[in-house]
Amino acid sequence: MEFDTIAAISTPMGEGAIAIVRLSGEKAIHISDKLFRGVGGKRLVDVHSHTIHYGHLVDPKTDIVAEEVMVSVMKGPKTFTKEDVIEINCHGGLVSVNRVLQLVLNNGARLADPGEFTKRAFLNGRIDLSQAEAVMDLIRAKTDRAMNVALGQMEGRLSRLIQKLRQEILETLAHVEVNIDYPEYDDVEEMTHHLLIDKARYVKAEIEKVLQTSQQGKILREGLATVIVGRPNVGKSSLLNSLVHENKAIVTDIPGTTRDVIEEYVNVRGVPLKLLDTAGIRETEDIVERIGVEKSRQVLKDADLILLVLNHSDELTIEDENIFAAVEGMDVIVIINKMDLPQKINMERVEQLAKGHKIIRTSLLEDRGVDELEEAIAALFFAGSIEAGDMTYVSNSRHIALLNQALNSIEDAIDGVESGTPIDIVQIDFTRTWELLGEIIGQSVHESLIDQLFSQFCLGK
Ligand SMILES: Nc1nc2c(c(=O)[nH]1)N(C=O)[C@@H](CNc1ccc(C(=O)N[C@@H](CCC(=O)O)C(=O)O)cc1)CN2
Ligand SMILES: Nc1nc2c(ncn2[C@@H]2O[C@H](COP(=O)(O)OP(=O)(O)OP(=O)(O)O)[C@@H](O)[C@H]2O)c(=O)[nH]1
Ligand SMILES: [Mg+2]
Repeated sequence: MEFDTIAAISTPMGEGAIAIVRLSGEKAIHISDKLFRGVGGKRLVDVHSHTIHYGHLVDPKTDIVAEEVMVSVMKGPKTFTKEDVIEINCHGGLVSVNRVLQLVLNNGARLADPGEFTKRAFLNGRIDLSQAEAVMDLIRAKTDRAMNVALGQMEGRLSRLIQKLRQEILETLAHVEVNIDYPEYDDVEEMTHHLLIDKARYVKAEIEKVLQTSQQGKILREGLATVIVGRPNVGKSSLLNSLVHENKAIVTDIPGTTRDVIEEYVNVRGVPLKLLDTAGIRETEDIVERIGVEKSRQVLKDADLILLVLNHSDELTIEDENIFAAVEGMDVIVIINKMDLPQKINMERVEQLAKGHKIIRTSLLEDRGVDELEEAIAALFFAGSIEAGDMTYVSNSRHIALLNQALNSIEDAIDGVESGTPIDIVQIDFTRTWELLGEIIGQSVHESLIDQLFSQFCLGK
C-alpha cells in the first residue's frame, strides 16, 4: 500500500521534560536526515534500524539550529505502523515541539489526522479493528482493571475468539457443500442437519458467553451507575462529598437543597463509580424542586447500584417506604446516617424493608462508617467476580451491537434447521453470522466507518 509521510506531536500539549514528534512513511528517514546534524557528521540514512541518536535539528533554508534532540530510527516493517518510523525527542516546551513539527511539515511531511498512526497499523495489517479500538480504550481507561481489559483486547483476545468462530462457520459451510455435492451417500440430509445444528448451537453459546461479560465491560469503561436516593435532608449530598473526598455538592440543613442531578466519577477500591446525587424525593409544591424529584425518579431506572439513605434520628415515613418500593429488585445498600444523633428510626422495620440488602451505619458529620460503605461497594461488585485476567471481555458498544446481530442470525439458523427449512436458506443465516463477526475485527467494514472510528483518537496516536 502506498502512503504519504505523516507527522504529529505524540505527547500531550503543555510543558514537560521531553516531547516527541513522530513521523511515519516512506520519506520519514529522508526528511529527518535533511534536518539532522549529528556528532562527527553522522547521517540518519546510514544508521542501523532501532537505534537512537543525539544531535541538533537545523533549518536547511537558514542553517539556523532549531533544537537539540534525540532521534529514534525504526525501519519498517518491525514498527508500530509497519512503515519507517522516526521519533524526534525534543525539549518539552510548547515552542520547541511546535518548531520541530513545523520543520518536518515544511520539509515533506503532512500533518497526521487524529488516530492516523494507529489507522496505518490497521491498514498495514499489524492489528485488526478491535485491537485498534482497544488502543483508544487503553488511553481512556480510568482504572487498573479497565486498562487490563483493554490490554487483553489489544493483544487480540477478542480477535482470536472471533476468528475461531468464523473458522468454525466456514468449515461447516464447506462441509455442507460437500454433502450437497455427493448426495449419493446414505443419510446425507440427516448428517447435514446434525452438523448444522451442532455447530450453530456451539456458536450461539460462545457468543452468549462473551455478551454476558458486556455488562461488566461497560461498567469498567463507564463506571458503575450509582444513585444516591433518600428523603430530603438525610445527607445524600454529604455522602457524595465523603465518597469523592471533596465538597462537590452543596450541603445545607434546608430540606430540598439539591435540585438537579449531580454527577461525579470516583474510584472506590478499584471499582469505578459514576455517582449521582439526586434531589430528595418528596411531594412538593416548589416547581423547581418538583422537576428535580422527577429527575431523581428517572435516573433510578438506569442505576446499577442504589445507595438508599435514611435518617437515624427521624421516624420512617411513607416517603421512605415508597423509595424502598421504587428500588425493588435492584442492587441496594441501605445507609442509616446521622448515627451521632439520638435514635428515632425503627430498625426492625428497616430490616424488613431492606430484605437482606446490606445495611451500613454512618455519621457523615463525624466521618464514620464511610470505610465500611466502600468495603460493601467493592464486595458487591467483586462478588459478581470479575477476573480481567483470563476472560474475554467486550465493552465496546459497536462490538456488542454486532455480537447481538450475530446472535440473532445464528438463532435464525437454528430455527431454520429445526423447522426443516431448505439447507440453502440456512446457509444464508450462517454466512450472515460469519459476516457480522467479521465486522468486529474489521473484515468487510465500510471505509467511512473506519474513518469515523479513527477520527475519535487523539492527535499523534
Ligand atoms: N516511543 C514510543 N513509545 C511507545 C509507542 C510508540 O509508538 N513510541 N507505542 C505506541 O503505541 C506503544 C508501544 N507499542 C508498540 C507496538 C508495536 C511496535 C512494533 O514495532 N511492533 C513490530 C515489531 C516489534 C519487534 O519485533 O521488535 C511488529 O509488531 O511488527 C512498537 C510499539 C507505547 N510506547
Ligand atoms: N448530625 C448530623 N448531621 C448530618 C450528617 N450528615 C449530614 N448532616 C447534615 O444534614 C443536613 C443535610 O445534609 P445534605 O447532605 O444536604 O442532605 P441531602 O440529603 O442532600 O438533602 P437534599 O439535597 O435537601 O435532599 C446538613 O446540614 C448536613 O450537615 C450526620 O451524619 N450527622
Ligand atoms: Mg442534597
